[in-house]
Amino acid sequence: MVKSAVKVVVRTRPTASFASKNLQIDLDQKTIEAFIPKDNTQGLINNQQEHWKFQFDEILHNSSQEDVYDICGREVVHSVSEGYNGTILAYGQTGAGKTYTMLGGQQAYKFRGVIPRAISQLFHEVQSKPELSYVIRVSYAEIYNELIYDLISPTPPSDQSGSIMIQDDPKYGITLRGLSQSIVNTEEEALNQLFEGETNRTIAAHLLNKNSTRSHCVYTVHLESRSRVESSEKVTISKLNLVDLAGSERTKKTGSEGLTLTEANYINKSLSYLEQVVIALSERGREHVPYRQSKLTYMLKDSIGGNSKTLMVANIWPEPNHMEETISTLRFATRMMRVSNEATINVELDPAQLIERYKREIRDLKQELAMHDTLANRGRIVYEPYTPEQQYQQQQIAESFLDGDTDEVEFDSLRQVRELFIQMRNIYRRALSRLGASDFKVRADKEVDRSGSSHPKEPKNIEESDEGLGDEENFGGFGLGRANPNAKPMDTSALEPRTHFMQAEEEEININKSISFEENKKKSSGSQRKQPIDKNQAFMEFKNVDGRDINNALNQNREDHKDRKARLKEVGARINRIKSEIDECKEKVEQIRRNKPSEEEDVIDEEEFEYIKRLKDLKKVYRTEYDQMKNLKEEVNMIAQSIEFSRERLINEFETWYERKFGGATMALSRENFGTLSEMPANMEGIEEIDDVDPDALAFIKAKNNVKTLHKAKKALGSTLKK
Ligand SMILES: Nc1ncnc2c1ncn2[C@@H]1O[C@H](COP(=O)(O)OP(=O)(O)OP(=O)(O)O)[C@@H](O)[C@H]1O
Repeated sequence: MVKSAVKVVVRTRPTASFASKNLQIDLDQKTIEAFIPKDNTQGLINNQQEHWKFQFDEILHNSSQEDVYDICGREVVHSVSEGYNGTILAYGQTGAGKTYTMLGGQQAYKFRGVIPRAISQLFHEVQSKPELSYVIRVSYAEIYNELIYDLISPTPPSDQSGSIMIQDDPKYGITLRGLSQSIVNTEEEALNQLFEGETNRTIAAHLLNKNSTRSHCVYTVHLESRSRVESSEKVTISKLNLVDLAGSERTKKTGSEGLTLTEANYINKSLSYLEQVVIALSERGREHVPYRQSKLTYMLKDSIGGNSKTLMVANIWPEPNHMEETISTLRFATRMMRVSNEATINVELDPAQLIERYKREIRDLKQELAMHDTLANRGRIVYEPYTPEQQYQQQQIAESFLDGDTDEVEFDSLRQVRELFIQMRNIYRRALSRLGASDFKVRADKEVDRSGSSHPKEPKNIEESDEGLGDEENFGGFGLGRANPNAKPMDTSALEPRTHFMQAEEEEININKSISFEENKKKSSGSQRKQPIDKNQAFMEFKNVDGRDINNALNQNREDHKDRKARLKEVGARINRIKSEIDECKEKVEQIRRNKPSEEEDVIDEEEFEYIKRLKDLKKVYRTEYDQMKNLKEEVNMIAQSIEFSRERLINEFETWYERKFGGATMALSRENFGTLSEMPANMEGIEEIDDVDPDALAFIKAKNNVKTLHKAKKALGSTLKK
């Protein structure tokens, strides 16, 4: 934050009849002494002040426009390009040279004033910083008879209601709601706006100035800059207010009457409110500053006593008959020097850019992680839930570790640790079941108790209990044990819907069976195998027990696939609707353009503008929906692949399981359980991509075209300055 007083520079209007008896200017000391002899007609006791001495930051006497700019403009404008707010305002009596100072004389290019020079400097500064990207906007407001008008709006001020509102935004400071801001890309474009506004200013002739400006005018350049090299979500926002105030006047002197008199009253009133604000700010300890008393003071709230680097040019007309006004101006200027401002560089974070940055960071970090994994030979780390394929891998790692084939397991994430533990538990449960059905039964009963179920578990058939199979003899093969008297063939009711624990029990019993079978197979080569059951029936059993995890994953994937496809269809329908609307809008714009007379083909009217705006909005929505559709399509494809993989694995594991359980039985497995993946919704494929059109350019073209039209009327003024 930079704390600084408002800088005040006094400029004298050149005159042949300089009030040398009344004014002494010391350019080195930067002082002005003023003398007004006592008015003897006021009687002998007369306290009238006769002598004043003022000191200023700078005095410009008979100075060229260039010198004026170097002293008054250069530093403030530079600060604006650095991100501070800046204000240059011209104050003084009517005819003292405020407009000449700010806009300049029209005789030649070298007489141009502070505003065109400031525009030129700003664009040069901006161009000298290629590391920054800038957005520059200009606005031009006029306060006339306590109403605010937009001088660069396509609607002329005479047709405006003057209802532009001033807002005091805690973040952005004083802003004007309803005032247009035009993007300008070049110095010439900014000048076009300035000259266009000039043609709209309220000017009237009176005795002291045949071109007296009857309003306060504020031309503002708004700057937004982002770094091209560092984070672009940081936006520096600054503005340069260039203010040409209306002149204070004594109506008798100016011979004002009628409308000019009304104007003069408004002008004098607002200038006196400005004085009150300046007095309040220059007095220590004054808490209330009456900014809101007038449009002018409210509008200048940031500039006077706020967040801005401010310079005031006090214009005086140093002729004997203007001494009263001169002293009044110099007193006001002295008070202004006591006003202290606190300027800060205004940096904001652009939320849209911030999200983009986070997205980029996440993508980069993922890439970084993938690289680290590759370097550490850890394979690719994924962040999505484990696929059946990955679960199977972890199962193999767990088995290898438990078998002692591996002593160390490398982990790449907590997720992997968790999955490995799950696999260990599964293996443990299978191992438990090896201890025999009675041991397992105790454990299963415990589980049932824990679940709160009161139904004790009864073996459903002989195969659910090891007892039913008889004790194996040490050397005996399958079927050589003593048969349980209650033994009976396998009951297929095991395939009916079961509770979770019943399923768990069956799973382990079945595992047990297959393990027993494996062991028997080892013990007795060429031993008998179980009679194969119908393969489809066996597959049903496998899906519910040994292959349950894969099957669950498969089912889950199918659900997801169905869900995404439904969503894809909805998005597709929405996109097609938007596309039709876009086509309609395009057609409307074409139609309007076709019906335009050729001399107006560059001009965009209200209706066309509305359609163009609608088109722009629709394209935005289209783009979002299209992106969503692309993502969904990718998801659908990924899930489809996962389904394929789970399906393959389920079949392969089942084949192994079946082979292990029933030997080389070659009954065909019906594939009717496996659904096929339907194609993408048909209406998705006909959607075409729409070219991006820069929407800002449209509003900009409109503003430029309006300038073109208006410039025809003011060619004379413009041509002099452009030469
Ligand atoms: N420094 C100067 N050099 C040459 N001419 C000047 C200078 N200052 C003012 N003038 C001339 O004096 C006349 C009045 O100046 P100007 O219109 O700038 O006054 P003003 O303060 O803006 O008056 P008002 O408040 O009535 O609009 C103009 O013709 C202008 O060209």
